Order: sequence, then C-alpha cells, then structure tokens
Amino acid sequence: MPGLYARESRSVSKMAHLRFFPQAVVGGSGAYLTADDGRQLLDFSASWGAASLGHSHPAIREAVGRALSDQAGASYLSSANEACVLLAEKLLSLVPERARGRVWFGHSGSDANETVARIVVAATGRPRILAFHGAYHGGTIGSMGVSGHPAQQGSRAEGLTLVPYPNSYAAGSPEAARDAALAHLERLFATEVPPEEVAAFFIEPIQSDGGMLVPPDGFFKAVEALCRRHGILIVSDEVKVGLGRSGRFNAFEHSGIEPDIVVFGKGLGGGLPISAVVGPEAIMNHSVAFSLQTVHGNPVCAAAALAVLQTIERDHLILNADRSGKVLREALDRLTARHTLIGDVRGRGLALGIELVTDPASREPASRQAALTVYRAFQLGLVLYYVGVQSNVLELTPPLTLTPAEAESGVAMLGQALADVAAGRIDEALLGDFAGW
Ligand SMILES: Cc1ncc(COP(=O)(O)O)c(/C=N/[C@@H]2CCCCNC2=O)c1O
Repeated sequence: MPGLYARESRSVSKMAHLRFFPQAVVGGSGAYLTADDGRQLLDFSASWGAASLGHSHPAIREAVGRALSDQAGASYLSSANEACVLLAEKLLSLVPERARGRVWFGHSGSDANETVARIVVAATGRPRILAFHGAYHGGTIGSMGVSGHPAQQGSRAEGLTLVPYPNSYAAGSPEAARDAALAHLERLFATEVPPEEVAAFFIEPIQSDGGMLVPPDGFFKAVEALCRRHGILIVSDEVKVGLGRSGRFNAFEHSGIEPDIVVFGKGLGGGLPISAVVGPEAIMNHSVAFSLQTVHGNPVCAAAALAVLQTIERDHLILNADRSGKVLREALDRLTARHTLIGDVRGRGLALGIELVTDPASREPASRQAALTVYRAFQLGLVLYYVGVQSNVLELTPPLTLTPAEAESGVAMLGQALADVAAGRIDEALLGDFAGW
C-alpha cells in the first residue's frame, strides 16, 4: 500500500471513510490529481462532484487569495459581509420566481437539507415530509432523517414517508416506471398520508447516490401538480447534479418544474465548503437564530462560490457539460456494445451512471464487479466510484471543465478495466480493506 495511505491509517479516523482503493493525493490541476506515488490520475469523480471547476482553478485561487488578503471576518452570523450579499443576490437571480425570496448559507449539502427539513415543518405547521427511497440528502441526523439510502447508518425522521423513485431500467420502460410511481403517490394520499399534513417533498432531479436515476418525462410535472393541489412545498436537492452539471443550470429545468426551495452544495464552492438554500421569504425568514454554525457565511468560501458561478457563465461550462457529456455518453455507448457487464448507461450532461449487471436479461446487480472495476481503473490511472442501492452503478461526475479528449481517455481506461474484470484478471483480495458503501 502506498506510503501516505499507510501513514493515514495510523493517524486519521475511519469514520468518514468511503474507500474503494488506496487513493492518496498530494496535488491536482484541472481534471487530474497527482497521486503520492507521482502518477497523474484522471478524476471522473471530482471528489463526488465538489471540484466542479477541477483542481487548482485560477479563478478560485485568485478569488480566495483576494478574500484572504483583506478578510471580512469569518462568519455572517453576527455581521453582514459583502461576499455573502453578492452571492445571495446572484443565487436569487438563478432560481424560479417561487423560490426567489431569501438565501441561507451553510457548509454542506447535509446541513442545508437538515435546515430545510426543520424550517418547512416549523413554518407550515405540517408535521410530515415526503422523500424517495434511495435518496441521499445528507449525513447529519436531520438530513439522514429525510433520506432513503440503505447504506446510511442513522434513523429516519418520525414524520418521513418514503416513496419509490421511478427506475426506468428496472421497470422496463420510462412510462411503466412513471405510471407506477405516480399511482403509488396517489394511493398513499388516499389511504395513509393526509396530503394536508405534508410540509414538503424532497426530490432529486436526478437521483444520484441512489443510482443516477433519470426521472421519466412527465413524472416531476405530475408530482408538481399534485404538490400544488395540496399545498406541499417542493424542495429540489441540486447538491450533486445542479450548477450546470446536467447541461442546464438547475437540473430540475429538464423536468419543466418550478420548485419552491432549491438546495445547492458540493460544486458551489469549487472544492471549498459552502452550501445554500434559496426559498420564499415566508419560509426563509420564519425565524431568526434558527439554523447557525459559527463560520456559516464565511466570506472566503462565499468568494470562491462567486468565482465558481462567474466562471460557469464566463467559460460557458453548462454548454461544455452538455457537449463533453455527449462525447462521454457516446463513448460509453460504444463500450456497452463490447461489455455484457454494462446493463445501462444513463444520466444527463456530466452526471452519468453505468449500471453493471451479471446478466443483461436478469439485470442482476454486479456489485462485486463494480468494486473490482473501480479498483482496476484506479490502477490504470482513472478515478471513479460507484453508487446505487445495490452498489453496482459507476458514477461519473467529472469537473465541468472536462474536455472531449479527457472524456475519451477516461473511457479507454474504463474499457480496459472492464475487460480485465470480465476476464478474471483482478485479484479480489485487493478489495480486502475497501468496503466502499
Ligand atoms: C443529492 C445530495 N444531497 C446532499 C448531499 C450531502 O452533501 P454533503 O455530503 O456535502 O453534506 C449529497 C452527498 N452525497 C454523497 C456524499 C457522501 C459520499 C457519497 N457520495 C455523495 O455524493 C448528495 O448527493
């Protein structure tokens, strides 16, 4: 095992470990990480989507340097600061009219979703929350409480009801998936859950950790109509697939809906910790001192986020996500023709998932093969991880700056990894210390 990784095991807790192979990095630039053994690793994960502009982006370096050269404190709890005001004004301009009220800043998608879960109940007086099976809204008690991912080690909130997310691959068609999921919701409101008791419905416009599930056409439009009919707030969790990654600024735009509350995180800070909740004033100003941590609204992280949004606009990174996403998708479709392990390729823009199955007919999850594939890819110089409620969906969330050439290079390495796994050339003992999810 490389030196730095071994040293880490003698000093750093494993509580945050979600490890798939002995990745240890000492630097990075653009879409590449520098491993501690000197290898250049093409990063198809971008640290689970957080490094939205890749690594060491000059716009972020410059913004952070400037913010630190004349630091306006470290928090917005008891002082306004210019960076947060500018960022809030920018985010308000990027959400639908319904959500264009006020902005709350946090550190992570978790604390943002936890805050939303608390404030919607407090502000509406409704005790229930809806969310999807397989949803990952965070790793804190309150955000896990409104999640539905089976890998999470925490309890669900008392007022939470989970419903099926439409899975077109499993159902055999988008239409079958959509109709079954909508019928379930209608039945739920008619028999178990009084809709007038539901404060909010947490949705992922593409369900990422649950398996990069793309909602069928018309599904969220029908959900929106149902929520409007019963006065249920729609919360779009854009933490992983938002900010241009899907090929639209907000991923919910693909479904043609207008959520009431929009949650940003991960890529918002370009690798620095900042999240945001954007919602109606009546909700967002319901209480003061309701959700706060000391360095929330940190002006340095807010400056980084402003630089991210400006760079996404200036460098047309939404268009790049669409174009490089198409190159990536086409290369993966060519790979599908050569590898029976690949059951499905899905996603939008640079949010893609590759479901691995032991048999295309049965669609049996190939979880072990997924673990071996990402390990082999790492050996070949490509970083990607897997998601899915069965841990069998390779997740591709590369930097929004990914070039077509980098896309092709990564897929070539992935193809080699799949071939090596399919041929039984990878020793399963390698997975010993790497439990993944
Ligand atoms: C749609 C969505 N919403 C909220 C979150 C929580 O964000 P944080 O991990 O920044 O608290 C996440 C985080 N997702 C996990 C983070 C843990 C490692 C597994 N992969 C993820 O992307 C998310 O995907």
